[in-house]
Amino acid sequence: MAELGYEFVGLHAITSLEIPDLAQARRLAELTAEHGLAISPVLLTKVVDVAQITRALAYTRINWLQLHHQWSMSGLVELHNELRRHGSPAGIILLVDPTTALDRRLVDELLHLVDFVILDHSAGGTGRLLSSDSVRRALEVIDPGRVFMAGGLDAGNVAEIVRRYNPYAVDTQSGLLNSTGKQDPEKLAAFIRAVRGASAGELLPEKR
Ligand SMILES: O=C(O)c1ccccc1N[C@@H]1O[C@H](COP(=O)(O)O)[C@@H](O)[C@H]1O
Repeated sequence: MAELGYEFVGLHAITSLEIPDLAQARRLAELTAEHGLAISPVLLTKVVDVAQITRALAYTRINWLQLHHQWSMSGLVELHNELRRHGSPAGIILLVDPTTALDRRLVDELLHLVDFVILDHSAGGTGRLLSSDSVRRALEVIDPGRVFMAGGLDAGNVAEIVRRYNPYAVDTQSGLLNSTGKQDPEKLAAFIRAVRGASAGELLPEKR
């Protein structure tokens, strides 16, 4: 994935951040560091226990966290403070379901506590596109430069999404899998080609 040009790889720890369950994520993070790969592992979880999250980041030495849960502001403040107290350098990518009520003040508060938001369905891994109305409404109050777009992206639709919304990053899972549920090398390569093509303005000249 690093060779193809992927900049992040999500390591799923969706329902558990217990240390024994994280051995593989830790090993993968070690391998990317040992080989000096230009790809950042991201620990992806729905777990909301701040102490467990802090321990999991320290154990795996992963520096990116994807919180695929709708956190309360007080929960985020607690997490932010706890990570600081432990000297954790972890960046946070927080789920925002664009169908929920959003206003600029709430978003500004969020963006003081996290690095990016990921626009996706709350469930995650659905393979379904978000409605364009809900995305447009969300981007009226969220700077696209702080947004990962997700939800049903694949090589066939991602260029249009990049052109239309100009997000910081795009994220996909289902769109890279073959019929047996494994990552398909051709789909991986095609997705990157489509993203790079759209980013360079080769497919469609105007952004937004
Ligand atoms: O894939 C899952 O099972 C999953 C479960 C819970 C939260 C997130 C999950 N996956 C993440 O969802 C986005 C979008 O996925 P898709 O392209 O729509 O399949 C992506 O970050 C997945 O890693």
